[in-house]
Amino acid sequence: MEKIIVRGGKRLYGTVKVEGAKNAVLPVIAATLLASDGKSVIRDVPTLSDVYTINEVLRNLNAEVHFDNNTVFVDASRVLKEEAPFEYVRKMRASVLVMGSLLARNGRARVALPGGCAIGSRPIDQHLKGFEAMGAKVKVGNGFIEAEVNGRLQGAKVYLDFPSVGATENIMMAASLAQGTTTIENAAKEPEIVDLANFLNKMGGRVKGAGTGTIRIEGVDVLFGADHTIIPDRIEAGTFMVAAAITGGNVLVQGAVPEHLSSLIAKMEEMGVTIIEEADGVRVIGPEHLKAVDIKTMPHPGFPTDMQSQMMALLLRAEGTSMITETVFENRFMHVEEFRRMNADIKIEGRSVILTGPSDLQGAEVSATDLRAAAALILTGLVADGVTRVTELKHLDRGYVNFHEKLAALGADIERVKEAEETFVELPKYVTDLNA
Ligand SMILES: CC(=O)N[C@H]1[C@@H](OP(=O)(O)OP(=O)(O)OC[C@H]2O[C@@H](n3ccc(=O)[nH]c3=O)[C@H](O)[C@@H]2O)O[C@H](CO)[C@@H](O)[C@@H]1O
Ligand SMILES: C=C(OP(=O)(O)O)C(=O)O
Repeated sequence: MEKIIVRGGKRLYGTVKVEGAKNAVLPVIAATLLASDGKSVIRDVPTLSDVYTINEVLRNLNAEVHFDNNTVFVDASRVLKEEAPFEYVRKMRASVLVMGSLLARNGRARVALPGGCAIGSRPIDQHLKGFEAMGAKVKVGNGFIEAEVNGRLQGAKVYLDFPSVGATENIMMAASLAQGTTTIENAAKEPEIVDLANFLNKMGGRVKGAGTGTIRIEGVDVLFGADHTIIPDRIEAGTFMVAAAITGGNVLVQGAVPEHLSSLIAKMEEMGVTIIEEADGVRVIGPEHLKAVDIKTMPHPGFPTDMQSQMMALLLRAEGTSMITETVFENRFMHVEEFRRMNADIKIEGRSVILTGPSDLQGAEVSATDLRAAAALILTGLVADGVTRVTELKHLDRGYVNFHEKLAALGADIERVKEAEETFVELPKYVTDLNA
């Protein structure tokens, strides 16, 4: 088993470069299945375990996939199979994103039921409602969802009960090869939705309104492989912004797009963090004293749930009482217990967490409960007294490329080791003092 070992107390300085967005690349790779003609070339692809998983899903469906030098090449022109088995869906829920493309291409798709995960039950009823509105018959049984359509999918009006990112993407993909026009009302507005729409349009699709609550997709008869560069990862960017702020450092997060990060920037500024938009990214300068603020996670452009745990780490250092309310996922507070192990003054009240800071954070052995929690615990380790060991790194590897190396390059005292190789020596407290 591997773990990350952090010794707290170093301010971070320098420049860190953001990778392509995990949550943009997964749907874009799923969309390459729509091209019955030509190859797709997807650039700025991060080397994340999720990317390897989606590539495997595509190969298993009979597409030809190569991943080299941050570029994915997909040839999906052969006849595709129709089943995404549980071994992939279990590893990564986003495997369900192939369903819309398969259904539109093959008239049939069979995908293992994703089930729950560490952050909540995560049903996919809104995806299925969209496919049914387009004329598919959906059946759930033996751990699989099967969708089938007689002939082609038909354009339809779909109102989402919640602006689900995955449902919006799956319906956009299915609708791109449907007969007629589909309108998605109460659609998700995340930047990753816009990136997918741009890719579909490069493939010959006709998608309008992405980034607003109403998306119109005019179906076409055939889609072609296309060349596309993935947008920068706003959540990775946000995580490094917090790393700079929490350590009182000064870091340029290169590639961060301010418009994608407006809610995070607003909240960090409210806390007293200096944020400067530069030509090639966002500079973050942490203050000596952070102010407490309240946060409520919401669909975009609200505060992203994927930054909730990292922001919790930052608020642990703020002076006063803060409240974080999670409205997107029903159970995304598993990391709270781990923060408590680091001496955080924090309690859960229903869908909110109340924190009183600044906590006198202490290094401890903690376990990552999901990918953002992994990052948040490491961020906390950067300012905790003594040594923090973070385990369950498989979560981290789903969403962050070389996380510890990037932090080390900014000056963090951090390493990743195999259990048996730990050589880290604890130093006395005065050596790790932030002001030393
Ligand atoms: C690969 C990817 O892009 N993952 C992101 C995507 O996940 P994902 O696409 O799974 O998130 P959704 O927006 O679909 O889910 C948001 C909420 O809606 C609920 N829901 C969703 C679909 C559905 O059919 N029925 C239903 O009830 C979910 O249980 C959850 O409570 O958006 C989330 C919300 O911004 C992010 O945290 C994830 O990082
Ligand atoms: C929850 C996340 O991802 P996924 O939807 O892939 O589980 C995330 O990126 O924080």
